[in-house]
Amino acid sequence: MSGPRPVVLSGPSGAGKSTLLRRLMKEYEGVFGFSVSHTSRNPRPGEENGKDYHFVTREKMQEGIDKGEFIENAEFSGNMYGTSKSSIEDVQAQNLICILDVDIQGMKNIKKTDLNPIYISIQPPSMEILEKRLRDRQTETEDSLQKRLEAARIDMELSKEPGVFDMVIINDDLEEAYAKLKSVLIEEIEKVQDAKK
Ligand SMILES: Nc1nc2c(ncn2[C@@H]2O[C@H](COP(=O)(O)OP(=O)(O)O)[C@@H](O)[C@H]2O)c(=O)[nH]1
Ligand SMILES: Nc1ncnc2c1ncn2[C@@H]1O[C@H](COP(=O)(O)OP(=O)(O)O)[C@@H](O)[C@H]1O
Repeated sequence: MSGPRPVVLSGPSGAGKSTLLRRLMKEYEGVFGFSVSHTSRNPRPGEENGKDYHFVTREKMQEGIDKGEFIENAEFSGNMYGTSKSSIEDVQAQNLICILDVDIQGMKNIKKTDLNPIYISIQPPSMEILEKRLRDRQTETEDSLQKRLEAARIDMELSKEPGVFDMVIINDDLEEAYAKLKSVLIEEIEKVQDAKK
């Protein structure tokens, strides 16, 4: 297989994946490419179609799944999410490190493929802090918040099992978490940078 190894970022909703990702992609412009997932959930204020997600109807997404266009898909908090083959291919065609932000089900299904990514779990310091961050983010209804917390409990347990992830990062202090994330990825980052010279 050619090109840099992809990276799978997983962890509870609200753990800080998007925050860390945004920072990484800004600091290393031209090194990473985000695999833009499809979802049936509604866009949040500020989210762009085609950049944060491909926002689609359930019907449209099911059509794509039936046609075999997805490498994985899952139901999360009452909505469909999935990674299309082309979302990964688009990034890999540019020789960039492909970053996937997926839930546990996605992570497990990707393990069955030949993608061979680096698996990183971003975890909150505690359930209490996670709940506070999710509430402060003001993106969820009470119902979707509760569903996310329920999924988070399962996610937090799984992340403790040895061998599931290459690295588990506790996102307590943002600077420290970001430094750890960079340290796991620096080898791949340098490979991409060297290839450009
Ligand atoms: N399996 C799978 N999960 C995804 C995909 N895209 C996003 N997710 C996960 O879906 C969950 C909810 O994402 P989102 O609605 O954006 O909420 P947020 O993570 O709280 O910002 C998160 O755990 C994401 O990692 C995907 O393509 N496949
Ligand atoms: N280390 C941190 N300390 C305090 N707040 C944080 C930290 N990391 C992220 N946040 C905040 O927590 C919320 C959830 O983070 P976000 O990146 O949206 O999580 P995810 O993408 O995993 O759902 C956001 O409002 C974000 O600004």
